Amino acid sequence: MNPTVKQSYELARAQYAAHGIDTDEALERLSRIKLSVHCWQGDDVRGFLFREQELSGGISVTGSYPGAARTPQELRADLERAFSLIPGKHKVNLHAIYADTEEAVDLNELEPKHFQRWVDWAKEQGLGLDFNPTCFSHPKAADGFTLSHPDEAVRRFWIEHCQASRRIGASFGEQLGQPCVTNVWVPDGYKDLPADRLAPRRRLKEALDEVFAEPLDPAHHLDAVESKLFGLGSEAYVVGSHEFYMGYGLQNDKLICLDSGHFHPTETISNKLSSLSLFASGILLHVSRPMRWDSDHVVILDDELLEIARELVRGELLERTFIGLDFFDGSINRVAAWVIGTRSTLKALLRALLEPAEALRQAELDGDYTTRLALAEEFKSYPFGAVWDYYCERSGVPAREAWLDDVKAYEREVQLPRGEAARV
Ligand SMILES: C[C@H](O)[C@H](O)[C@@H](O)C(=O)CO
Ligand SMILES: [Mn+2]
Repeated sequence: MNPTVKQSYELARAQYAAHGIDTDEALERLSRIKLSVHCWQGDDVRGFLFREQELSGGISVTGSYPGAARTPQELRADLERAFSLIPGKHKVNLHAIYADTEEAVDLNELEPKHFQRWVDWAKEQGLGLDFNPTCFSHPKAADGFTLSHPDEAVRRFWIEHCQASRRIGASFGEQLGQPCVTNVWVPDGYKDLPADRLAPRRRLKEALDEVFAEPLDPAHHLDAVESKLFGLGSEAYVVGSHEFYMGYGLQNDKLICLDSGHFHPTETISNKLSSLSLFASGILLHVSRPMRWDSDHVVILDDELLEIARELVRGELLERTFIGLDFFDGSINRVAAWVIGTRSTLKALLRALLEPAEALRQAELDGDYTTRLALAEEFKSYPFGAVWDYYCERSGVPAREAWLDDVKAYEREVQLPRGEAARV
């Protein structure tokens, strides 16, 4: 280890210890947190099953930075490179369209075997896997409706796809010895004011009941449902709204997924965690960065990310919250995007673990808001960076921006020869 990094850490440790904060214990806790890193940042949400399909479902990737992964092998190589620059052992979040198979298979026919190469790779890398049915970018989702579609045949197709997805998720969990979270998100909604808000929601509820009918062992598999307020082309109405899934998730004991980009621009998910924790058995987060809309920018260490981390730490929610990332930026190097977003999320958690939570709580209980504000402000300049650098070096990954040289070399040698990222 670099002696300066070690010395800086020792100094930082003493400063935190003066407030009763044990930096070694904080790092121990941080090392146990697994982030679910989304595969779709690596190729602009294209997947491998239907590469000719336009991205649909009211989400959009902008940018044509060269070097996107074109095959499962390339995507796994890119993920490996990113994980070599991120401290800790994590999970990879797959979407159904990322099946690794030579078979021409439709979404409702997918089976665990179509993902076996992913499982073998995850095992070899010591990673977990999470899963998502892909209810978009498919001809049967062309009119913007899937599980709540008024046509029974179309609805049936999506129900079958989601049922197949749960079985695939369960096989991940079983083979990897850690639960796989399968998250259902459907884009269904109307661009303009609906005549009937109720009927699509009733259809979605009934469809979900069928999707979740098969009992699966929670040791291997957990279900999550993800809500949304609006999307491109569903500005007026989204069937699976927050209230819809709050109700559904609580009534049916599903993890409730909160995506930071899915609410009103000034509404934050950090402020929802404590309430939800009192009623839900578990929470899934899609940590994203909305800029004016659900733009899915790469996550950075901003105020909301810190506030999310604080709520998880102070509310003792880390044990029952699954933290997934959800951003996709095609305008920068995609491996760098993963590294930046994942490291930022870990930094936020570390900062939260290094705050004087007890002292702040006590000041609040005493009505001493002066101390609460003063302490909170002063801790912003405590040397958490020295603790982070030490953690990186101890974990065998570069401290600070040293990782960027590695990504630049990878870009030159591996990604740039792949060429442009234009959709075929
Ligand atoms: C690709 C993901 O499933 C998607 O981003 C979803 O989670 C979402 O957030 C849609 O806005
Ligand atoms: Mn999401």
